[in-house]
Amino acid sequence: MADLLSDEEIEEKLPKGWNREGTEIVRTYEFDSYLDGVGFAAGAGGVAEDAWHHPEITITYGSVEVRLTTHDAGGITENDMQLAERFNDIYE
Ligand SMILES: C[C@H](O)[C@H](O)[C@H]1CNC2=NC(N)=NC(=O)C2=N1
Repeated sequence: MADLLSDEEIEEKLPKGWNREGTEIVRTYEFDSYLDGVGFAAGAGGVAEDAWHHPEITITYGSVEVRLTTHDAGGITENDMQLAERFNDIYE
C-alpha cells in the first residue's frame, strides 16, 4: 500500500491545475460543451480502472470536477499524484 505523503511532498508534487483540499487533491476541468465533459470523464474512468485507483468525478454543464484520495491509506499518496498527471494528459 502506498505511503501517505507529507504536507511538503504534497505541495511539491501537485500536478498543474490541482489543489489540495484536506485529504484530497482536486481539479476542475473546463469544457465548451456538456458532452465534451462527459467524454473526458469516460476517458478518465478508463484510465482509473486500468490503474485500479478511482476518483470522485462530478460532471456539470461545461466543467468536470475530479477529486482524488487514497482510501486505503486515509489520505494523499503517490497514486493520487500519478493519476492526476494522467488526467492532465487526457485534457491537454
Ligand atoms: C479493494 C480495492 O483494491 C481497493 O478498494 C482499491 C480500489 N480503488 C481505489 N481508489 C482509491 N481512490 N483509493 C483506494 O484506496 C482504492 N483502493
